[in-house]
Amino acid sequence: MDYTDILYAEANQVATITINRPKVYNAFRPRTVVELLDAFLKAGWASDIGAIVLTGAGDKAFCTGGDQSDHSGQYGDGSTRGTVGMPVEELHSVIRDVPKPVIAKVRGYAIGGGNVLATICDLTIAGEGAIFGQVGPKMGSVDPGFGTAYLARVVGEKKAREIWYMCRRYSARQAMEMGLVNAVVPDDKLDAEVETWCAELVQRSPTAIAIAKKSFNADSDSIRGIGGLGMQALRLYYATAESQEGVKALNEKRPPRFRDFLK
Ligand SMILES: CC(C)(COP(=O)(O)OP(=O)(O)OC[C@H]1O[C@@H](n2cnc3c(N)ncnc32)[C@H](O)[C@@H]1OP(=O)(O)O)[C@@H](O)C(=O)NCCC(=O)NCCSC(=O)c1cc(O)c2ccccc2c1O
Repeated sequence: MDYTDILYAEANQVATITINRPKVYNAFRPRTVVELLDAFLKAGWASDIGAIVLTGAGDKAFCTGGDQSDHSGQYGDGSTRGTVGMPVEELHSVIRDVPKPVIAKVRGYAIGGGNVLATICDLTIAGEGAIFGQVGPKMGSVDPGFGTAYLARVVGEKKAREIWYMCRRYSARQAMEMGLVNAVVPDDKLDAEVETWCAELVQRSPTAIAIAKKSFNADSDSIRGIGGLGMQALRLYYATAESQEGVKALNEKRPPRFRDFLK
């Protein structure tokens, strides 16, 4: 498959997948998700690859979630599979299912669905300028399944609820304190730090790592079912005036008036 929205590179037994849409802070549209799926499957099943790095192009963002300029009631023009117009739930599953450790290398914003992607990766290494957070209830969205229930496994129930209900932003250091991040380094040392982690990972027994990963996943795999159910609900929510007010307000750069749409 030819890639337009992502970059794919292999070096030293490490595959690096870069979301390459810096003008929209690496937000994903349906095509981006399809390309990411293809790249994860390629890297995940290549026997000479021992670790996968997911990152974003430029220094502003890792990923800011769904592309809100391509979202009115559902994502895209309806031509891509996926409950809400793009196969995000498949992407979440593939990051978990590939038998390789996946590292999120976070520079800048990891917001909305971008924070969800970083959360789902096995490990997260952040530059000290990175900013994490969820924005769904501020802009008419929510990420049922791994974005909520699995986040609670990672940071605890109280913190996960705070993150989702309050829609605040958290520094890389705060994210590390709550267990969302494994290591924080100066931004200009981030690439080298991730390379060091990968160089260690590729020395480990690939089969032992694959079994460990599957074992960690098995304990939280019921969340996949919650996500599937939740995506069906999200599809219905996206069709409401209340949800669409959030997207409209974001694009018009004004505060949303959600309560105008309560029945
Ligand atoms: C990330 C920000 C807080 C940064 O704010 P800042 O003020 O620093 O920068 P700007 O706001 O001026 O942004 C610069 C530039 O980038 C564009 N941009 C940024 N993010 C997006 C985006 N997500 N979509 C489209 N465009 C984006 C922005 O418009 C600017 O362009 P200009 O041309 O005006 O220069 C702030 O940008 C921000 O809050 N961004 C929006 C974040 C957001 O709402 N994300 C979507 C949340 S919903 C979601 O992610 C999601 C997750 C899932 O898991 C899903 C699963 C299944 C289906 C759907 C899902 C889903 O939608």
